[in-house]
Amino acid sequence: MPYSADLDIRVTDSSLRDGSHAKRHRFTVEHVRSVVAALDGAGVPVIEVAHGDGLGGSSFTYGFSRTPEQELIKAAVETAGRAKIAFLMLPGLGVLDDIREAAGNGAAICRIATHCTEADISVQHFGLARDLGLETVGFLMMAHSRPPEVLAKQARIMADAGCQCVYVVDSAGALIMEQTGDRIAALVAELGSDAQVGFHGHENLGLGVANSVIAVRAGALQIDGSTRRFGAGAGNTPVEAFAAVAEKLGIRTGIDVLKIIDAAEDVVRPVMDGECLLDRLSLTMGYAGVYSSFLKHADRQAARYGVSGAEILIEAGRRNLVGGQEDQLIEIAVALAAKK
Ligand SMILES: C[C@H](O)CC(=O)C(=O)O
Ligand SMILES: [Mn+2]
Repeated sequence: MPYSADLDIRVTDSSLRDGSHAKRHRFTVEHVRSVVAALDGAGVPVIEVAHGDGLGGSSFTYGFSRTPEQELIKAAVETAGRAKIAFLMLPGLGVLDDIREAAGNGAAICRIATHCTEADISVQHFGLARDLGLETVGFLMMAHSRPPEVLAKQARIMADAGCQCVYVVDSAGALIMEQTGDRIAALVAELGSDAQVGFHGHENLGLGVANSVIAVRAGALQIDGSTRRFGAGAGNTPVEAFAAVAEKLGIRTGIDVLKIIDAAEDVVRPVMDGECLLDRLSLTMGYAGVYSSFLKHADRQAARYGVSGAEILIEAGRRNLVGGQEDQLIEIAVALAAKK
């Protein structure tokens, strides 16, 4: 079933949220204005803006924001013409008042993320978001770590709480195509017409576009990406490449391919500190199944304790660490240093 009369699927650009990890949360209002104007002009229908770890993420553990995220959301809403502005929140990091404030600042879509076995902590947040008239999206993070049937049950909890689209979130960029397709298909079968299904990919094994195409073929109606791959780890599915591939496959995204290619090069790249690379550490994350936003944290601890960042990440994968356990990267680094 197509997304709407004129779109087959809806793309959300996460550069101004997932890219916050790569930028160490140093976005300014000017960055947001320039990126939103360019993406909006290229026809991107949804643009996500927040700290990389969502509302309330600015903290010692996750990294402090240069600019309060509500100011960034306000600037995005003021700048956008057609695009809707979305925000992310992780229950416990962000609180209900953060959702109220973002809604008051004009954001239209509330995206609530939990670890993929913890959907029950999102129930009151979906309820509030719907009461405020926000569109709702749920994120089941680290979705490679659980089989399709487990994810489907968790998706049901979110949908029953008022979530209108549940995403399979490949936080580690570890899913291989069939694994993506099976997970999306399981959610589509479980949710039927109760909620849509979406896919959020990372490029740590270089499969963001391929996984997204498979997701669409399995029934996903919403796809995330980041222009110029501006996201955690090796970055997200590049929106410009996905839009081009989708057009060639006859999948209507509403995005002007030539305009988004220009936006990637001329507007988004200058905002980035560097390219999001498929290098030793990000590939290790995809291979070992590690949360992409651990990249900068692992890199920092490796330098601080003079140990191998890749070894930190391999151990993080062995321990099945989830978001919020960033402090264990320090413990791993200390242990590796002691062994040396
Ligand atoms: C809070 C995370 O960065 C959400 C996300 O983008 C992912 O899990 O991937
Ligand atoms: Mn992500």
